[in-house]
Order: sequence, then structure tokens, then C-alpha cells
Amino acid sequence: MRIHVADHPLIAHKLTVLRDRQTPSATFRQLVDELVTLLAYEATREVAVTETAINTPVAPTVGRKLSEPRPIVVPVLRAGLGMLEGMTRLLPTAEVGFLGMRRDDDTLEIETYANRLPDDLSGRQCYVLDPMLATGHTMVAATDYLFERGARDVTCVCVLAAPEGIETLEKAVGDRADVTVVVAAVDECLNDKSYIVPGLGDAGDRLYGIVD
Ligand SMILES: O=P(O)(O)OC[C@H]1O[C@H](OP(=O)(O)OP(=O)(O)O)[C@H](O)[C@@H]1O
Ligand SMILES: O=c1cc[nH]c(=O)[nH]1
Ligand SMILES: [Mg+2]
Repeated sequence: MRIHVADHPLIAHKLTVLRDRQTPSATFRQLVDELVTLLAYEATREVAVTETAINTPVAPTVGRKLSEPRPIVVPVLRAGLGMLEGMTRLLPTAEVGFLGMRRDDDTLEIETYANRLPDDLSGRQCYVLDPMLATGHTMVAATDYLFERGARDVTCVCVLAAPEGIETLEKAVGDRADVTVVVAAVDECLNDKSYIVPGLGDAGDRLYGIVD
């Protein structure tokens, strides 16, 4: 498994405003969107392209276009939904699948309440969107759904990760697939409630408000 920490001053700036507890929801949503566009640029470095002959107004030339089969982007609801538009802006031909997952904050187990993915993902480049990789349980469950459908090329796009979550995901992936995690920052640790420290709090609540 490869980890790519997208180290860039603009990413650091946006991340700092996101982390600030005083940043209101509307600004938080806007910043997640902007941040994802920057992360998507890194995450799609190896997206498949095919040479294509075209004519410019001046001369014929050969360019490169996104290949078929189309990549698939999978936001993990709720919080991953805040990353969808920023990602598809850069990957306009992508297909979108959905996973709805919720971490039980007491048991840390994952409940999957929505699953809308193509049955066959073999040969497809998959991009999983979830801002927070904390214990890693959610990302392990999400990538398992993709592997079960034949995906072998998966990029996880996250805003923050904890070292514990990266380790758990790496163990779970093993040599089952080629997985890359692109993240704006790897934080210090998890606290006793398994929240990322210093983190940014509950990403879903900060994006969409609190729903019990
Ligand atoms: O790595 P983990 O320990 O599994 O935690 C990370 C998960 O927690 C958050 O979702 P949450 O369960 O709060 O759902 P939400 O997006 O609806 O708020 C976050 O968006 C991840 O999906
Ligand atoms: O820090 C954390 C951990 C899990 N989920 C979040 O939204 N934030
Ligand atoms: Mg949440």
C-alpha cells in the first residue's frame, strides 16, 4: 500500500481553516470542495489515458484522453459526499457509486446502510472518497466491497488519517490489490474516543450538522 501525503502550502492553509472549530459549516463545505480538487490532482496522477488523434485548428496531433472503462468514484456517505463534486470536476467521465456507512462510536463497528455499486469492478480504477481515516474500519469495509467486486486498483482520497488507521488498512489490504492513500496530512494519533488528534472533529457533523 502506498501513502501519498499531499504536502503543499495551499493544502496546509485550507486544512488549517478546516481544523479551526470556529469555521462555520458553509465555509467548511466550501473548503472541503477546494481541498479535494487539489488532492484529486495528486490522486489521478496514474489515471489511465489513451492516445487519441485530433485536429487542432492549425495541425493534426496526437493527444491523450481518459480511457475506457471509465474510472469509478465512490463517496462514503455522509462525509464523503462533501468530496464528490471536487473529484468529478477533475474526472468528468467518471461513474459514481455510493456506499453509506456509519461508525458506531461506542463499538467502532461499521454499519453499511446503503450500497449502490456496479457488480463488476474488474479492470476499473476506483477512487474512494472519505475525509477521515481514523481507526480505518470504515475504509477497510469500503475497500472490501470493491475487492469483492473484482477491483484491484484503488485510490483512497482522504483529508486526514491517523497512523493507526493507515496500519489497519495496510494489514487488511495485504497483497489483495494495488491501493494508494492520498491524504492532506497524517495526524498524531487517535484519542480515547477514536477521534483523530488534532483532527478536525466529526467531519459529517461539520459538513451537514448533527443528525442523531
Ligand atoms: O476510520 P473510522 O474509525 O472507521 O472512522 C472514519 C469514519 O467516521 C466518519 O464517518 P461517520 O461514521 O461519522 O459517518 P458520517 O459521515 O455520516 O458522519 C468518517 O467520515 C469515516 O467514514
Ligand atoms: O476524528 C474523526 C474520527 C472519525 N470520524 C470523524 O468524522 N472524525
Ligand atoms: Mg460522522
